[in-house]
Amino acid sequence: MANRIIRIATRKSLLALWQANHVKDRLEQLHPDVTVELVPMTTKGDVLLDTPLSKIGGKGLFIKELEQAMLDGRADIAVHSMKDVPVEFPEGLGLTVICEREDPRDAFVSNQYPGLEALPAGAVVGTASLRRECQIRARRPDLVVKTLRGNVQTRLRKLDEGEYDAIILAAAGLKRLELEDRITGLLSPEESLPANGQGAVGIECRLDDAELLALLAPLDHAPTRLRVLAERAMNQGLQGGCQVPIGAYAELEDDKLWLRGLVGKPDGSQMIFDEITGLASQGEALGAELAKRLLARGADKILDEVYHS
Ligand SMILES: NCc1[nH]cc(CCC(=O)O)c1CC(=O)O
Repeated sequence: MANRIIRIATRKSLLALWQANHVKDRLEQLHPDVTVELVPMTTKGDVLLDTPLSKIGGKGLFIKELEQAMLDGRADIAVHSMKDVPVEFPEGLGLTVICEREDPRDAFVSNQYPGLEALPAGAVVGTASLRRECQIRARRPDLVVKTLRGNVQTRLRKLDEGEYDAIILAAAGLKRLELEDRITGLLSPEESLPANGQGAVGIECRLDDAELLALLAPLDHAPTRLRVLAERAMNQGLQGGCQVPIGAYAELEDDKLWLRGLVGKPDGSQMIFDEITGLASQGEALGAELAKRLLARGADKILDEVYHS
């Protein structure tokens, strides 16, 4: 496989570039004969950064252009935050590798307050995610939740400028960008159930390139894969994109998988939670079953309202 070049299609945000460079470094370490190049691109999601995600709609806003580049042969792989990857792929493409998960939790970031409980009534909390909004408002209906968009740096700047008293971000993004010292506190899964795939990075590529698949394979992390596939199966069972208030989080203990799921109204007035445990090898079936249970308990009505409002 000498002299093979692998081109990584990537968004230009610092986080996307960090993730692409991380995969580049690991591939070059594993395969000294292989050259890895980045192909930075702008996606529709990047252009529409100021519109609330829930209003833009459409899945895969941040990855369609990257997929087109792979289909056109301008790039070989794309590195994604698993959280942002839709459940279905264009013909010929697939996600063959899921790398080891970073911290999956949500982080509370504030320059004044040590935690959610310490915020006074009326304090303004920034988040871009209906999932986070729902869980914050269920716990603290007296807070004001305000939309916060932009890349990680932009969100922190808006906090620092005083637009918000606190913001909620994925801990993984902050850690990867060496902004861990900005984390005031980590929210446990009980306080804020993470989004499916949060903290994990996946690699998408053309499925017909066997040589490439073999080069990528060592980057796959089996425990992360089992967890994330179970979480994604639950999301798929709910037909959920990243713009609906759905949490899905799996943990492993030996050969057992524990999956927790949550569907809520954005205003926090209703939250449906359920959990399931079973063999890790059956993770996707567990995810589908948990989705069914949530739907039967009223998630169907909630999702219908969210999609048609
Ligand atoms: N939706 C944007 C997004 N996609 C992935 C991450 C963080 C890194 C990760 O979850 O792997 C973020 C930022 C955030 O939610 O704060």
